[in-house]
Amino acid sequence: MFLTNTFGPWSLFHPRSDMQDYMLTKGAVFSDRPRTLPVRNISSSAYGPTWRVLRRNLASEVLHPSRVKSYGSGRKWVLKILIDHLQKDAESRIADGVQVMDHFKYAMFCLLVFMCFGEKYDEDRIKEIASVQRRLLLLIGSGRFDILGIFPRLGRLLFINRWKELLQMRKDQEETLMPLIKARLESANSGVGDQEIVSYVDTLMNIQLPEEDGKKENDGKLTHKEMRKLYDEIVAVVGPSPQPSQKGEEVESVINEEDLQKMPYLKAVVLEGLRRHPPGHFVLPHRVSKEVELQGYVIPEGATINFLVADMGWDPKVWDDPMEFKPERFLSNDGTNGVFDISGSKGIKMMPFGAGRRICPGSDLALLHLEYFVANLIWYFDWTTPDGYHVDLSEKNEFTFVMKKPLQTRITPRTEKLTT
Ligand code: HEM
Repeated sequence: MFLTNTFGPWSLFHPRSDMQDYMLTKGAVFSDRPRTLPVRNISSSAYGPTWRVLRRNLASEVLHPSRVKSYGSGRKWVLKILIDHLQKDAESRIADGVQVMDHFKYAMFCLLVFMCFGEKYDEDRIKEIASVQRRLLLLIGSGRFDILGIFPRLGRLLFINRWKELLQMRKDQEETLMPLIKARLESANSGVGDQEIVSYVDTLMNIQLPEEDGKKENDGKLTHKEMRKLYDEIVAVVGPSPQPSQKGEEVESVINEEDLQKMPYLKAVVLEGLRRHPPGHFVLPHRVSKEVELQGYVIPEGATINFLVADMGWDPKVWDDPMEFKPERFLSNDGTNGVFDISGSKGIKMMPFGAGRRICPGSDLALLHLEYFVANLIWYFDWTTPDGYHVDLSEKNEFTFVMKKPLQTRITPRTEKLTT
């Protein structure tokens, strides 16, 4: 859970009860069998021409499999930072264990920044970007500004302080990001700087936006046994863990993308994590583009539909022991990774990335990063809990769903194999 939730930038922002109220006021329905909804007939109100162009650009340029591969140097850079941070923290907190969430968040953020701007910035710069983005997302997610969207003109007058706060945040964001965008564009024009990859900013240079914006339109724990199995699979593919790096020495050997393809159990663990603890309990709200009848319900045109992503993955009619963490359910009888279709094109048993034409365009990238970091971190470190500490997997909604009580873990370089 702490891993899947670190890797997903999206989720729906309302807890379930708010969402139900919201849907009732909009005249939409909750289906008790949501997986049968005809997702392809449903479009979202936010799907305007600008968004369509940007989404196409994102999917075909930045998130295209060939491009995703080219970010390998960024992944390795981030893995080194992560291992270094974990190692340093672990050395100073041998008894209590390390709170790993912040390290994961920081590492994933470095990677996204690298993909966006094409540069490996220092820690101060990355933290500055993270702080401005996080503040914006948390405040928007809190619903404080919803009223400004519902009554745009009146809302700005009646809630002038909120409006000013929103404008100030936008300004802070621009002041932080614009210099980076300009620097990247200048270095591209002059041919200096790190041009080894094509970043998101690079791909925006040639985009023509349409003039009009889119206004019209086991209680779920990964146990030591499973970690052991995962570790054994990793060792069978890439050999024993590398020697722990000395202070200040760079991590050299890493498990690479090709090795991951030979690790079916790893893939099963990642899928099971996404099923049991999807980072988003809903996809983004979708709007019905024309009236449709579904299992006796008429869903009117314009109704807002929300898909119960988490509940689909926990449906006892579809999954055996749904609340148990059992990666084996994704393996075929011969132990290989069966062809589980996460895109839902052949039938939807779970949809952590959504489904249909608004499916998450970052799903391949997200799966690759999950596999890459899980495999490397299990290979490098032995993970145990500090004495007297119990992992609590209850969740809270914080833009994505995260652990209510952040994971505290004792991590030691693998000088010897895991004990059972
Ligand atoms: C574990 C990681 C991730 C999860 C579980 C996840 C899940 C989702 C979900 C559920 C949606 C809404 C789909 C819908 O409305 O039907 C979505 C949309 C989106 N995701 Fe992801 N995502 C993840 C990672 C990423 C990454 C790494 C990127 C990009 C780098 C990304 C980019 C997007 C974009 C741009 C959309 C909006 C698509 C649209 O509305 O057309 N996601 N994601």
